[in-house]
Amino acid sequence: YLIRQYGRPPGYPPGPPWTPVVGNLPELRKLAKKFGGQYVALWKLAKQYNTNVLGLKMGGDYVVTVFSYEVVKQVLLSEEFDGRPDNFFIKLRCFGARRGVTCTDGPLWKAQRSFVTTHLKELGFGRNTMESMIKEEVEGILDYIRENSHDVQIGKLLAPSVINILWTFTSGTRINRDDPQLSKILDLLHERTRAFDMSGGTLSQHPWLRYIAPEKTGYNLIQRINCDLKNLMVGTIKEHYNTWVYGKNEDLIYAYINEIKTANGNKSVFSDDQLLLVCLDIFIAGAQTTSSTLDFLFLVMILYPDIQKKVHYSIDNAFQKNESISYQDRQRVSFIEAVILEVERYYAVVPINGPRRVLRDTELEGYHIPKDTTVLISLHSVHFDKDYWKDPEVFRPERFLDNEGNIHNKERVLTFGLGHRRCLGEILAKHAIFLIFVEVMRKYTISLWPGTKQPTGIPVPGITITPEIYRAQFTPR
Ligand code: HEM
Repeated sequence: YLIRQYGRPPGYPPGPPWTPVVGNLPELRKLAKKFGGQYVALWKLAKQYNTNVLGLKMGGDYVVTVFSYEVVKQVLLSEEFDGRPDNFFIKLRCFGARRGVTCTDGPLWKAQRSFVTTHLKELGFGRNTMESMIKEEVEGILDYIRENSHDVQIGKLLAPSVINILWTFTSGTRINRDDPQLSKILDLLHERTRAFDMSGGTLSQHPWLRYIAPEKTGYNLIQRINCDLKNLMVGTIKEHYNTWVYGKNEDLIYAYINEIKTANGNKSVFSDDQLLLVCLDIFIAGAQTTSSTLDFLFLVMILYPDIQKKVHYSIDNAFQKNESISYQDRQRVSFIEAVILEVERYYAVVPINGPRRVLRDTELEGYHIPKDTTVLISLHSVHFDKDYWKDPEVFRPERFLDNEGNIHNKERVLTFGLGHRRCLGEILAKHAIFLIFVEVMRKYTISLWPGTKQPTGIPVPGITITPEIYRAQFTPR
């Protein structure tokens, strides 16, 4: 028993020794606190052990983290790393069993993922409604700036619009900015991001702790989030059932009901429980990531006024005053694309990609990785690799522009992952980020609200990183 508790499996990647029962968890938590996030702590440990594949034990689970571009790419592109961990935290998030897209693997995951991807494609390219849906939200953002005397807390400005883009895609309806339900959901999602790390927090390793410390372990928080989001979604799904007729598929819920009805009671991977989790996945995976990226974009406009000037110049040069702008126009403003890429590199909102489960015993860089090991993939370390980027700690959009001013060098920006589990909302997120940023910058100069504290630019850690709260002044141009 002791050998199993203390010993490393033969050929397991290097890393610090661990203690029985808790593994490396206490040490990692201490380091995360000291260095400002688990993703920084893991990279510090990797440097200490001079490795790109770090072997740890968290509670009773083997957890391996990969760091260099080459190993990260190998993991993202290899089918044996396509699994998702099957632990208490994941089950809790999915109301008792693994469901939906983000937390499943195998044939169930393939079917759910392919359904959402197809629906997104139809929305974006078939009926071309994606842009008009986003443009409606852009108008809402511009109205909000006008009405709030230009003193704006960016998080409050953007998050409702992002939620509404996702909600319109899912349910065909919007939630009003002033609806208390919306601010409740936003608060919960925000709290969730900060409360957990990618390995699932303490709960995954020691589920029994929920009986002793339900608040501290985040158990109560997850239950609250689940309950609120479930209430919102179950009500909407019910309304869709009431108005559904065969073939109606103008939003994701109607299209999913079609799949359920087509199965006609036969055993199928499409069910009401799955639908609920697919909707939840879209919210959880899409809301905070997209709004934080936008939030960081506006923050860098405040931190680097010279870059803001170039952004304005680029927009004014490319577009007439009232010209309608579409996502296809991004080629005309390559400096803006470069700024967005640099924000995605510098502030990788998902610093550690969603955790993976190894589907069979395998090898990585000559190390043995046992079946069912959890693999964490550090995107932050790829984005800050000194050998490749030379000056990664400098915020410099020009690194993505060649001598002719065209975009280059973007292969190593892995913000949306790679391979079979690559982000399925990437196109939607990119449309929203580009259109919202360009339309706001076209009309306003942004600066810090006078008298408020200068932001440091240091991200607040969590499952996704977020900017510190700051207040901005929008001056019409
Ligand atoms: C800037 C915004 C976004 C970023 C940075 C981002 C990042 C990521 C990353 C890195 C992954 C890969 C996880 C893995 O490989 O295990 C992922 C997966 C995923 N994303 Fe996004 N995402 C964004 C926006 C969105 C949006 C808007 C949606 C919803 C439409 C979405 C839905 C998903 C889903 C459902 C998955 C799971 C895919 C799977 O497990 O097969 N994401 N995202």
